[in-house]
Amino acid sequence: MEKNTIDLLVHNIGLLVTMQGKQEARTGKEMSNVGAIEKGAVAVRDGKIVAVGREEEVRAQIAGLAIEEELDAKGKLVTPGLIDPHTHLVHGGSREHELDLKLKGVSYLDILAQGGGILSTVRATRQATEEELFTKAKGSLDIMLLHGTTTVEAKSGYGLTLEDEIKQLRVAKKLNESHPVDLVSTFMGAHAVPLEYKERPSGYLDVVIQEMLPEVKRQGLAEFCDVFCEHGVFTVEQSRQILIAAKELGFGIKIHADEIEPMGGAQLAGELGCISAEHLLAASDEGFEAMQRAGTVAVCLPATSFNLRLKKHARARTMIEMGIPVALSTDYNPGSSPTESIQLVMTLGCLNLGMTPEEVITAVTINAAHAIGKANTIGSLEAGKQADLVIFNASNLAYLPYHFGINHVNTVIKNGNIVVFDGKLC
Ligand SMILES: N=CN[C@@H](CCC(=O)O)C(=O)O
Ligand SMILES: [Zn+2]
Repeated sequence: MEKNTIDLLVHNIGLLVTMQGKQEARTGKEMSNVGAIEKGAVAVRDGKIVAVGREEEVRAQIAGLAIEEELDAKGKLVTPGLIDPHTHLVHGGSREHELDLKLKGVSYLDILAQGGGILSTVRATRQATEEELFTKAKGSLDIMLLHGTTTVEAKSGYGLTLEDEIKQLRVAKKLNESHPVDLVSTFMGAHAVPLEYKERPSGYLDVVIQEMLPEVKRQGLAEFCDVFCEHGVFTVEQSRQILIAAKELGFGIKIHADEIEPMGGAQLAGELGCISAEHLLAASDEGFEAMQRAGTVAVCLPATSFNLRLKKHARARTMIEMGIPVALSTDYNPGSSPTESIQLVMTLGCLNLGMTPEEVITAVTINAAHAIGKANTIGSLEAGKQADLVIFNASNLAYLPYHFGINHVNTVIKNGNIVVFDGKLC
């Protein structure tokens, strides 16, 4: 029986960015339509939104119902909870020792080819216990939540043995069960070829396809499968084999495509119907056309190109104009993007990718939700969706990317619960 109370009413919202509207991933000019309402309110019951709109309309809709708790937003900006659709959250160690190499001009792929980079994190992750990985990843999730992120996609890919991949995925599962932030897991056994298979990469491909994928599926540890399709890592043909096998097992599929070298990864994403393609700095127009036809979401990672000191950025403007839905993400990982801050990414989305503040908020809410197949429950503030919202110490959207490098979050509500208040975890 439906309760005749409201658990929480967030009122006196100066600017309420709802992202209400089209349910499909937003493209082109639709990325600028953020469904903004002045003087808004949101009513919540049982973790879900029951009414959202202008305060007087919301109060009229819930008239006669007892309100358990009222939260005064004090005229601030409110948005849907931010969604980070591409992270390598669970890993051991850190890689600050690579900074010196980077400053000397050694490239990301050269560091990897010398057994460093991803492979250095593989060593640290293999050595770490499940508890150690949990504690470290929980610390990062706390930072993400403090920065307004309420849902995170998390990839494996630093184990590269069945046992160590499962260890990472189990940590993500436990975090999902115990932490306010929701996690969506992706299996990425094809993140690098481990050193023990250096002379025989095809042997590792067999392990990924024949052993890892079926076992991860059997244990129900991941929704998606991802592959690093890159020069010196996995070829287009190897990526195709892995993603087809994953698709046949019922995984959703994703691809790290055309990050550094133009490989044809974006074309493959379109050909196979990937839900998302990531990075895309070197993707061709043909690749974009294939993605557009397939409705693949482009997940751009501007903190990565910034941190790798790349001269080039993903061509977000071209993609938006071509009708590809664009999402943004931190790519949080210990090598190419050691930051948990989606707000920094929002700034880089504006300054380096040329996106407007409206396009940027679309990219970290509803389009990010589409990139992880969750747009029916999160990504916008609409009746029936999860009550995930953020109150910012700001009065308008542009202020967030403009005043950069600091945290603007005042309050975070996750599933209807206040989990960050006055900038602190509750
Ligand atoms: N490029 C491949 N994978 C990650 C980086 C992983 C790492 O360097 O540890 C990325 O998406 O940037
Ligand atoms: Zn990545």
